[in-house]
Amino acid sequence: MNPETDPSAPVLALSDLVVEYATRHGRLRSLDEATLSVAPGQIVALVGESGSGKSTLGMAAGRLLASNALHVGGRLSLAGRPVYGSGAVDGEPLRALRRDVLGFVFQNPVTALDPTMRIRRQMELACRGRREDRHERPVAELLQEIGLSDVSRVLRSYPHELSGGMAQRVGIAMALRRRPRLLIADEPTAAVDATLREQILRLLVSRCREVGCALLLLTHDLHAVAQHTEQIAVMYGGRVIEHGPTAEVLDHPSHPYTRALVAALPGAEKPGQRLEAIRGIPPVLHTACPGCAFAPRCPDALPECRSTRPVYAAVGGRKLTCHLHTGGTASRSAASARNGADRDPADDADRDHHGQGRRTAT
Ligand SMILES: Nc1ncnc2c1ncn2[C@@H]1O[C@H](COP(=O)(O)OP(=O)(O)OP(=O)(O)O)[C@@H](O)[C@H]1O
Repeated sequence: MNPETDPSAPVLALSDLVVEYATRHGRLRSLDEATLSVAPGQIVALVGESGSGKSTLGMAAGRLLASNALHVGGRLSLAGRPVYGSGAVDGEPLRALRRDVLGFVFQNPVTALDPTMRIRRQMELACRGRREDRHERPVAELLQEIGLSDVSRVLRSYPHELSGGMAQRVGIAMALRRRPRLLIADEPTAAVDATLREQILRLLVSRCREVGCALLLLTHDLHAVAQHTEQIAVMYGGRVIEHGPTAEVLDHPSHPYTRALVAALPGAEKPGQRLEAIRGIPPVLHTACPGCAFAPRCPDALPECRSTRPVYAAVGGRKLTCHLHTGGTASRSAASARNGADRDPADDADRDHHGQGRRTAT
């Protein structure tokens, strides 16, 4: 284990992180002051429409973004060590931090594995460089644990000889073999047969719990989130707009975007009621959004929502960026009346810390 990581620090902490991509059509802002914290061992879902910035946030955790990505502002730290922002680690210390703290499970398990190498060799290499290597258990045992029966055949196989479900189980075993402190799983069941999704997800969550690894699950699947995660963070327009305990947030969503997501969920409709689609299209940002990125689609938008950026504030046991909940008295009481959300005293502390409407210099 990297001696300089702090075991009590959040495994992942982002504060006002801004990331842009340089494209032929100019800059595209993918993270627009994203703030999020994942505690050791926590199972957290990161949800949001396509393009909201989930994968960018996940890859930023290891400073593994595409070469056209630019860090414009804000901080990110992994197990207490800065990855973006002042004093950020680089070179070998960064590689050691990734090796010791981070694991990834990707959407397409077969392409995530090396097509030219048998599974046994890939699993053995997955632990190379770890000081604890000699304490590692045999790879066959790890495969049995993840529910693979014909272990010797799997170990002899090349990735293309495995089914999607088998390859994803191997991917999970490989990622957890290093005993990372944070596993980032980006749509881990999207390429797997629908009948296996639940099994794979249950396996992923239970293995993380067994080894004490935090999980950041990037997904569109709110049903899976409801069943398997403790916390949910909702992204919109490159920001985390609501973050709190999963059951509370899904049962009583506060941010109008979270409400719309939950209302659009198949099964959320009452008999005879039409499923609600979220009207409008998600934003594509080229620079900092001047107000709330959801304002053009928000049924409850206030005049200030388009012009003033809502701060990330603690409200009633969760974090929110929404003027309806953290803005003026009138708007707050309207929101409270609708949702029963009371303002948390920590709100004031948080607002003092962030400053009303503060913007990251670009
Ligand atoms: N390398 C890149 N170059 C240019 N733009 C990019 C690049 N990677 C991502 N983007 C853009 O950044 C925005 C956020 O993308 P990102 O993949 O992080 O979103 P996402 O929420 O993970 O989406 P999805 O759910 O579809 O995977 C999108 O507009 C996307 O097109």
